[in-house]
Amino acid sequence: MTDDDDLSLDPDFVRQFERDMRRPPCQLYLISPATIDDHFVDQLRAALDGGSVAAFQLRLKDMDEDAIAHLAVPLQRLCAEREVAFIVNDSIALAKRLGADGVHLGQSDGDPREARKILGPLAQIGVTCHDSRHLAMEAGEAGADYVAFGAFFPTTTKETVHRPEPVILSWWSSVFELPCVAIGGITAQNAGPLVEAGADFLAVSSAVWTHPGGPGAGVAAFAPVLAHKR
Ligand SMILES: Cc1ncc(COP(=O)(O)OP(=O)(O)O)c(N)n1
Ligand SMILES: Cc1ncsc1CCOP(=O)(O)O
Ligand SMILES: [Mg+2]
Repeated sequence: MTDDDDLSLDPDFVRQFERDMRRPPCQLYLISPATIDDHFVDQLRAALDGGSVAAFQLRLKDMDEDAIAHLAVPLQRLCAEREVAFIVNDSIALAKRLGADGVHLGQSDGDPREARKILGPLAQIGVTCHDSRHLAMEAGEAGADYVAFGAFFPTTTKETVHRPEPVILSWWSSVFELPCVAIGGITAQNAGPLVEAGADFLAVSSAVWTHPGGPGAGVAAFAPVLAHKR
């Protein structure tokens, strides 16, 4: 037998091929600023006009639930019009009250199983897993719809202590079908390795809301990097 007769394929090539076949392209997951006012709906509209966005997370910190519920109304309506999933941060009860499409839970924000019981089978439940394969597998077993790893880069949006490497995304996406989200200091300039490693979603806040050209330009700037080969 000659080398030409060896029909076996490189296992890395096969793994990559299989992943490409079953995973849709990476998409943008917008995170709101930590404080907003009644005019923010115009900012969100501008952002959504800038390009494709899969999900919007209402992440308002240090605000009571009634105030968040008030601010949520026009944002949720806009998301519904644009077919963008409306995700509430931190609170299963608020997600239920608003009839949101889902909830994002940090490690101390509640149990994904409880969220599933309260929000039902169609709710999108996400779980923060920092830089931990173990937490991600636990979240998957608890019925999460996505796992989130981060912070990949320094960020001023949140104090962070964990700094995963992109390889956690390649490991996750080659072993599990459950989508993975990358978060933390992500910009159009630094996102390439995360997309190439297999992130299903880039969760982004300040790179969009503080973009010098406005939020629409902030979203548009991600289009080329989202098209990177994974
Ligand atoms: C998509 C996504 N990933 C991670 C987080 C962080 O959640 P958490 O650790 O609970 O921190 P806070 O956002 O609540 O400050 C997130 N919100 N979204
Ligand atoms: C909520 C959160 N969780 C980990 S990093 C982070 C902040 C994401 O915002 P930015 O994209 O501005 O770094
Ligand atoms: Mg939280």
